[in-house]
Amino acid sequence: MTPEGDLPGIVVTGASGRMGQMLMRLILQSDKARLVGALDREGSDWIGRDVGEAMGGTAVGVTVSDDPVATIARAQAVIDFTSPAATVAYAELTAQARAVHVIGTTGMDQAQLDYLAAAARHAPIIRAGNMSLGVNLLVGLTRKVAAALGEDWDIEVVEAHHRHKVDAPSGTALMLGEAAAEGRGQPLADLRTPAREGITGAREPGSIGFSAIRGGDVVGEHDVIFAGEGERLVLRHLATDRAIFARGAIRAALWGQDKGPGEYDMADVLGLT
Ligand SMILES: NC(=O)C1=CN([C@@H]2O[C@H](COP(=O)(O)OP(=O)(O)OC[C@H]3O[C@@H](n4cnc5c(N)ncnc54)[C@H](O)[C@@H]3O)[C@@H](O)[C@H]2O)C=CC1
Ligand SMILES: O=C(O)C1=N[C@H](C(=O)O)C[C@H](O)C1
Repeated sequence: MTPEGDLPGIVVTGASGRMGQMLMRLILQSDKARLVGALDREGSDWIGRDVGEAMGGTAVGVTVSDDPVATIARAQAVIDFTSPAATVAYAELTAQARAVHVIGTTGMDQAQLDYLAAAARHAPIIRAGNMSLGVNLLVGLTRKVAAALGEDWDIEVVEAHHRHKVDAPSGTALMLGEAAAEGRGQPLADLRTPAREGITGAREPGSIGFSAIRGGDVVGEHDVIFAGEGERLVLRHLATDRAIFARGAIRAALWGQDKGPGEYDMADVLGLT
C-alpha cells in the first residue's frame, strides 16, 4: 500500500478534537509515519488553517480540510476518533481508497456497525473502544476471572470520564462487559442490566451492570467489580494521558499496512489473541 521508500501517509479526522490533536502531535514527531492530511467537520473554524498553527505552534505544511474525498485519496491509513455518523461516512471513502481505517469512535449502534462490516470487505478496519495496551490486557484478565468465578459473584462495570463525553456506557466499559460475558459463556445482550433508577427490584443473578460517572477532566477510569459473599475483587485501569490511545492507534495504522480486507481489533494488533 505504501510507495516504496516512503513512510505510510496518515490522515487524521476530527483534527480539532481532543484525540485528533494528540494524534497529529505524535504523528508529526514519529519517524515511522507521515501526516498527509487532516479533516474536520464542515463549518469548523479549523478548516483552511495549518495544523501546526491551529495547535498553537509553527506551520507544518498540512492544512485542515473539510473535503474528505480529496484528502483520503492521499492516505495509506485514516485514523478516526470522531462521531458515529462521521465514522460511517469516512468508512466508505477509506474503503474506496483501499486504505487502513483505524476507528476509535465509540457509541455506534448496530446499523452503524453493520455498515463498517460491509466497508471492511474492501479494506482493513481496525476498531476498538480503547486502544491502550493496559485496557486490552485488562480485557483478557476480565474474561479469565469471569470464567473462574461462578454466577454467585456479581459483575459490575463502573466507568468515569470527563464532562464532555457524549456516550455511555463507554466503549471500554462495553469491551469489558463483553469479555466478562464471554467468560460466562453467554452474549452480553443476554446479561446486560439497563441503567438502574427507582424501584429496580433485587439484582438479577448472573447479570452484568454498568454505571457511568461524568465530570471534570477525567481521561478515563474503568473498574470491573466481582462482588461475592464476604469478598470483592476489583480489576482497575486508570488512564491519565490520552497519548496511550493515540500511540495504540498509530501502531494499529502501521500494523494494518500489510493486512487484507477484514475487521480487526487491538487484540490482533498487540498479538493478544
Ligand atoms: N478508542 C479509544 O481508545 C478512544 C476513543 N475515544 C472516542 O473518540 C471519539 C472522539 O473523542 P474526543 O476526541 O474526546 O472528542 P472531541 O469532541 O474532542 O472531538 C471530536 C472531533 O470529531 C469532529 N466531528 C464530530 N462530528 C463530526 C462529523 N459529523 N463530521 C466530521 N467531524 C466530526 C469534531 O469536529 C471534533 O474535531 C469519541 O467517540 C470517544 O469516545 C476517545 C479516546 C480514546
Ligand atoms: O471519550 C473518551 O474520552 C474516551 N472514550 C473511550 C471509551 O468510550 O471508552 C476510551 C477512553 O476511555 C476515553
